Parts: sequence; C-alpha cells; structure tokens
Amino acid sequence: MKNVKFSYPGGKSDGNALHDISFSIKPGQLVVIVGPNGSGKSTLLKLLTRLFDCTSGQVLVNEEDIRECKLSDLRSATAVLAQDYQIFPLSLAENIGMGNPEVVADQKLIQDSARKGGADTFISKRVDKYSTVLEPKAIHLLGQAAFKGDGSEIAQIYCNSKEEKEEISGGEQQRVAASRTFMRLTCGEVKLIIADEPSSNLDPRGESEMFRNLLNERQGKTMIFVTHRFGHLTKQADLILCMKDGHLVEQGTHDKLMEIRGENGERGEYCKLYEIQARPFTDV
Ligand SMILES: Nc1ncnc2c1ncn2[C@@H]1O[C@H](COP(=O)(O)OP(=O)(O)OP(=O)(O)O)[C@@H](O)[C@H]1O
Repeated sequence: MKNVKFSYPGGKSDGNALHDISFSIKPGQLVVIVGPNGSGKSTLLKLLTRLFDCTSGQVLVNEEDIRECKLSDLRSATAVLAQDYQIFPLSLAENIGMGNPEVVADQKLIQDSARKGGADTFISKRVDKYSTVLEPKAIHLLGQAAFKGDGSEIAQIYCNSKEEKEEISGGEQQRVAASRTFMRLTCGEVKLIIADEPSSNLDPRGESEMFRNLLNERQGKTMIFVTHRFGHLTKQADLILCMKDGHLVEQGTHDKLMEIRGENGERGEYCKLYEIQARPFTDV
C-alpha cells in the first residue's frame, strides 16, 4: 500500500477509516495485523481483497495497481476466512465442500478439510454425521431484528424457537467456516490466505490447532492474519502492522516493536497492547 486513504462510501462518521497507510509485504511472508476495535484492521483487508477501492493512494500487487488486475484472478488467488462467514441450510459436507466447487462431493477431501478446520470431532458425534442439514444463520438474524423492534414477548418466543432450532454452536460454526477455507486451499491456485480473527469463538486448544494447521498450509503462500490474541502468531510473524485510529502507527517484527520507546521512555503501542494481553496470565 502506498499512501492509502479510505473513507466508507456514505459513511456517517467524520474523517477517514484509513489515513495515509504505507507498507510492503513480500511473497510468502506471515503478516499479523493488530490494534484495538475500530482501528481499521478489517478495512485494510477489504482493500487488499478489493471489496473496496481506496479513496486516494495505491494498492499494488506485484507493482501493478490492484484496479488494473483482473478481479477473477485476484479472487482465485485469494482464500479469505472472514469474521462474517455464512453457514448455509445445506448438509455439513456441502457447507465444507463448497470451498472448492469442482470437487464439492469428494468425501475424502471434505473429511480431511474438516479435520484441519477442527470440525471432524463434533461432526462425528452427530447422528447424521456429514449429512446433517444445518439451520440457516439468516433466520437467527431475522429473530434478533424482531427482538429489537417488537418488544419482550416476541423476544421470548424467538428465544424459545432459537433454542429448539439451533444446530451447532458459534465455535462449531467457526470450525465449519475454517474447514471450508481448508477445502478452498485444495484447489491449488491460492497464493494469499487472509484470516480475520479466525479463532474468536474457539477454545484455547481449538485455536492453537487451527493456527498450527493454517501455518502448515503456508508453503510459499503469503498469509495475513488479524488477531486480538498475541503470542501464537505475533512472535513468528515476518511483519506486524499495528493499527490505531485508522493509522498504521508501528510496523516490524515482535522483537523490534517491543523495543520501541518514546522520548519519555514510554513504551510503543504494540508493546502496550502486548503487555495488557499478557498481564492477566502472568499476574495470577
Ligand atoms: N461498512 C462500513 N461503513 C461505514 N463505516 C464503517 C464500515 N465498516 C467499518 N466502519 C468504520 O471504519 C472504522 C474501522 O473499522 P474496522 O472494522 O476496520 O475496524 P477493526 O480494527 O477491524 O475493528 P474490530 O477489532 O472491532 O474488528 C471504524 O470506525 C468503523 O466504525
């Protein structure tokens, strides 16, 4: 990115979501983006995947402006594990298999992807296993809208019906979405893997296994992770981008960012975030 600025079209907040962002990622690097809520991490990913174009500046892919690249080439070279994944009212096998539509019914690939995504254990415990048909997530969202607009009685009806209908938990949904991404990687065209908080609903063991399995898929691919959890990835990252209020305030490796001190000896932003996260575990 070169001097990238971005404001959301029709966005109500004043000012830019991203201010004058410049950084460079080399092929095959592991990059981790960190920063507080609303600091612009997901927005950066949206520009890198060309869901939006920057307002000014340039996003370059191999020296070529991303707006000049063929969109279908960009899409096929990228696998995204986003926060707002969809779970479809299809079987578990289809929900995973659609990651690579050309082999959507290949049970061996599906099961292998489910193992890497951490979904195989809970699927094997279900009566219908991979044939289990899931409830659409959209119906739950509709229920929440009714809750907000129509008062408590309707809210109660909604909660009851949700209780009966819910098929898999939030963490299990995230495991299905991750398995779909592993299925996507089987097509062999992917050069860039982007994961936006892929483990936010996972228990610690699930998180550590998912990171390990994703890193095992690296083999020359560029990887970009957004995470609020330090340690797993940041220490081995080739590049950490530390965001604050839409600005890229620090960039470098873990060791380099931990050494940053201001004029008054004040620690850098990354160092402060790292220590805030580490404290609850070291103070007990
Ligand atoms: N679709 C949108 N329209 C308008 N403003 C948006 C939109 N999406 C995000 N924003 C705003 O852009 C800014 C950056 O948001 P972004 O989602 O990139 O933050 P983030 O660092 O990924 O946050 P989080 O850690 O909570 O996921 C925020 O001020 C947010 O309110």
